[in-house]
Amino acid sequence: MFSLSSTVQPQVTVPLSHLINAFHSPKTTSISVSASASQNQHRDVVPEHEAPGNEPVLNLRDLGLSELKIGQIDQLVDSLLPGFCEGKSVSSHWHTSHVSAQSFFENKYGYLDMFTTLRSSCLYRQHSRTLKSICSDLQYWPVFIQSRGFKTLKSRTRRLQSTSERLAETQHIAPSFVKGFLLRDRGSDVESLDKLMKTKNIPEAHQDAFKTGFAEGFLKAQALMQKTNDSLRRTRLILFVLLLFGIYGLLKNPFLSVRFRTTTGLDSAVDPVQMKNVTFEHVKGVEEAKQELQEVVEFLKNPQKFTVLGGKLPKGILLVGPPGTGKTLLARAVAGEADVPFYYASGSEFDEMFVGVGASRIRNLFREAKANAPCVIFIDELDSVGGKRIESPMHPYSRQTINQLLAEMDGFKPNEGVIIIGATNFPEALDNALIRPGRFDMQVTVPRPDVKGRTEILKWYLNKIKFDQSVDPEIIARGTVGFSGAELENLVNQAALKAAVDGKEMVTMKELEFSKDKILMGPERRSVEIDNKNKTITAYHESGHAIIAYYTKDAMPINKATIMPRGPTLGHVSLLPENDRWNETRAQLLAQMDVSMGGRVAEELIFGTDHITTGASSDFDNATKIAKRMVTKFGMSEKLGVMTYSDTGKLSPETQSAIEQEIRILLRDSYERAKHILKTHAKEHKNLAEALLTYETLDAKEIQIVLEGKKLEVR
Ligand SMILES: Nc1ncnc2c1ncn2[C@@H]1O[C@H](COP(=O)(O)OP(=O)(O)OP(=O)(O)O)[C@@H](O)[C@H]1O
Ligand SMILES: [Zn+2]
Repeated sequence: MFSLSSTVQPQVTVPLSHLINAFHSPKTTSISVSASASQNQHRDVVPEHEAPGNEPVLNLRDLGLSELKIGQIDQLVDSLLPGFCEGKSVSSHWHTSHVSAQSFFENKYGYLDMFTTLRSSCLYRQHSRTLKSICSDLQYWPVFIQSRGFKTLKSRTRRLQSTSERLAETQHIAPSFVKGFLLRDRGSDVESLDKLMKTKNIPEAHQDAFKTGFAEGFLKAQALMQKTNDSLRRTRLILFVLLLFGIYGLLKNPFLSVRFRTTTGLDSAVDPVQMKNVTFEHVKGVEEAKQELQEVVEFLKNPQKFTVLGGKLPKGILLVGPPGTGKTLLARAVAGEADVPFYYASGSEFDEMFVGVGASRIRNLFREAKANAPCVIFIDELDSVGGKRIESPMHPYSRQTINQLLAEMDGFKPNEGVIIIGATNFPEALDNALIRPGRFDMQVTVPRPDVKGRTEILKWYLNKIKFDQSVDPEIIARGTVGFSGAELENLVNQAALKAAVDGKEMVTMKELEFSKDKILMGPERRSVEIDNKNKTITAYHESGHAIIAYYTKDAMPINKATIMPRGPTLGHVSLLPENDRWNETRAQLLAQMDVSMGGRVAEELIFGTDHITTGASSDFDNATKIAKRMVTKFGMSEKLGVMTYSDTGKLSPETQSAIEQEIRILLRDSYERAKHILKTHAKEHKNLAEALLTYETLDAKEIQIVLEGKKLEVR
């Protein structure tokens, strides 16, 4: 029995015209193909095969047909000519023939199941026909010349050439295996399927059925190929579009665009922003800064007025202050007041990895600005571009950038109408050359707002939301020492959000206090389950602080006491200075220490020495810090005198122990004072603790009511 091993890969060869012809034969009798007819005759039509001899043949692979599998050819022929090959004997010459392990159809179309489909449309029985017998038949059938062939991608190039050209070319330059290939192709032109069938005595009825079957197969294959080509074309189109998008995306990428911009010099890096809407009205609590900048506004409004008298205005103004204090806002307000263009640039924008990029951006920025004078150039984070010119691997080209900035600032006349405003949080970090006269020679400090400034800022932002008339911005301002404008804005915003979450129509003091505490101490931890014992200890601890604060003359007034856990704390008492304190007296410092001691003293007095808790550690930190500074910095210790001791580690052991002793005495005395007050006011202490356990939070007024022995209104 013939078998094809996977290691043998001969080629299926069949005269070209065998196949071509099939398409051109009239399908006159295709309908008449019937199982019974073919069954009766199939034995007769099986020819006895001869060796191929010199008959020209066409490689089926070239036709795109060589990958038809054995089974498929079997099935094909079987379906077209039922019983055609049944019982046919196996010729030995197939073992050395050009039969391929792959069928010619599958080679071309990569489609294995076409013949299964074909077969399913014909209700013929199946039987085990071998490829060998079919191919033998095909190989020796006579064919005639047919100019139109079935096209495969592989043969496309060759089709472009005429047959004669191909022949000549083949004879001269083609390698021998190609030559053989093409010659066989050409040779196949002289055969005809009809002739072959005639010589092999294939019954007429079978011939037509056979031809029709082939024709149908080829047509289906052709359609499939068309489909494949279409989808190939579509895929190519999609890939092309994706490629275009990819290229566009890469060009948009800052990494590449930076290089692009440097090489082309197209980088303008800045867009002027007209800042009419921001004026000095919008900047609160920085009156001095506004006054200083007022003259700059006048200059921008009317540069000529200043040149007449020969006066020179600074080219550069440096706004110095902590983050969020409104430096950017002030610079915008300057441009807005003068109604001139405002160019914003952040120092970090000039800080580039590539040589010359920062410098070229500065050049472009100034070129644009000069063309649009009068105007304001604002460089935020000036320290990141104008820091000291140190060699740093992090900023390899910073030198060039600063030099460019210096050159640009020198490059225009003082009265050209361009004002450069720089902002920094670290003026010390700036390169000295930047702050000499002629560059950023005017410094304006923008400090954190004082209590008046904070009140103004709070009012300004409160006016943008709905708030209850009972809200007193000053109380919030007093409790927000050290808050910047941006933080106060955030406080008001958080209060508004809280009111919205709670379904309130207006923001009240409660929400403002809430958001202040949240910013200062972290969010409330309502979910934390605290047992009664701990709650009681906390209530006595906090009321201990409150009692000391209430009964100590120089302590700050109480604002609030609470046993609501927040952030890392279990409760707290907040004290409010009447005003921002510029200085603190000895008595005030001692009072602060006493208030700190109040918590632990309360624990000791109420629960006993064995039940004191760890909750007082931060109170002691605070008290110790004050005592230490009194001794080493403020000259408030009689024993150590009016001397400062900055690095205590370098001091003699005697001095060190003297300092420690003094600190210890201060703390001990403070503890005793607190103990005395709590013992004296034990009743008030108890009342306040109980009120806290009932109400959780008490404000200043409520604390006063409780301490005066009155009853609190039920809330
Ligand atoms: N004095 C102020 N008056 C009104 N609003 C202020 C004030 N200070 C800050 N803000 C608010 O805070 C926002 C941030 O302030 P701004 O950006 O001007 O601060 P900055 O000092 O430039 O900060 P940074 O140093 O971080 O750049 C402002 O847009 C404004 O809404
Ligand atoms: Zn405490």
